[in-house]
Amino acid sequence: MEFDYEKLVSATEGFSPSRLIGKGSHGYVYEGLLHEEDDHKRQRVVAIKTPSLLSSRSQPSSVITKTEQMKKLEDEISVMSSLPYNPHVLTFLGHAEKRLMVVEFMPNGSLHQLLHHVSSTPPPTWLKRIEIALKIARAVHFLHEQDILHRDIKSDNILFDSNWEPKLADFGLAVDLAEKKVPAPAGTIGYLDPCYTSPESLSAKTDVYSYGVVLLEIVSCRKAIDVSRSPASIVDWALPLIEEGKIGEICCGGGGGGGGGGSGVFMETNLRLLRMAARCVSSDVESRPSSGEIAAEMVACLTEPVRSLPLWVSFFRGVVKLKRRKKRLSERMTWPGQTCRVR
Ligand SMILES: Nc1ncnc2c1ncn2[C@@H]1O[C@H](COP(=O)(O)OP(=O)(O)OP(=O)(O)O)[C@@H](O)[C@H]1O
Repeated sequence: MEFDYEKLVSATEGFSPSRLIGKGSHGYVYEGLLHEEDDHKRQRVVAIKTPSLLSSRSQPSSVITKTEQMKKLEDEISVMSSLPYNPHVLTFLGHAEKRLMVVEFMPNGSLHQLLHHVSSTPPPTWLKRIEIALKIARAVHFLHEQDILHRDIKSDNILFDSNWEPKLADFGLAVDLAEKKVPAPAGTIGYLDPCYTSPESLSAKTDVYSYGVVLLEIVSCRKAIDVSRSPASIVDWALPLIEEGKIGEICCGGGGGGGGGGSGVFMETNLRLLRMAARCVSSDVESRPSSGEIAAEMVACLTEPVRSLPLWVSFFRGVVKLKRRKKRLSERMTWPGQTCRVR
């Protein structure tokens, strides 16, 4: 959808600092209030991305930087607008003259903030973490099916919507393989595949590496790079521990999730998650799994804790399910003025 440029400017109160959400390497993101097309009384909160040079508080930039910033946003708009809707990918809403990009507003911050205690929210439970890992794996698989490589998968770029649904965001470095352009290697240190050393070495497995780092982050709550520890890299730290089977030393507790990471019903699951992460970050690029394989394994990981529950818990779940079925059936068999009891 094409938006009127001036409308977007006024939606951010002229790029007011009070509307600024955050600054990226090639632009600023603002919270905007837009009137609905069909009902002007209703307003919708959106996120509006601008090259930093367009905003009132921008630093003076060189001509090359300005051009580069505009080009990056244009490329991001081009990739995002070509994507069909996917529930695990940030929704693109439109643009104004390819200079402003409008996307859905994500009010609950990033996975990075959630895992590394930047926000006041407690760390997610184990089930929630596996769910996040599955949804992001599905997002990556979806992109790869569309011949799009993200190139900047990291916990900072996984944002939560108002229902705490995680979505993959920031397509500033994304590449459309159909365009047959091979850009210079780029990404974020700590997540960047060490085998991605030349434009030609870019492949879907480059994203798989970054996803593996995020998976390690999800399981351990450790940052991708933590200079206060040795080794600083999460990959260098975790790989030997996974090889030695010391999963308890990697997993960090999942508040309210039913047991710590290295023990209880989640032990088997976490071992699977870590083995998958180790395959993703393997230095043997060919042996890394595809994004489809990762998504399938995450589904298996999500059902694993339920399968390994003790017998009495399964019996109890069965009784609860039966009661729910009975209730649904009795509701279906009840019409106004007529009651039918199901025993
Ligand atoms: N749709 C959104 N809703 C809410 N906040 C957002 C949205 N998109 C981005 N942000 C926030 O705005 C800030 C800047 O985001 P942006 O994607 O431009 O850059 P980045 O990911 O921080 O950095 P870089 O582009 O250098 O990787 C980040 O803090 C991000 O969490």
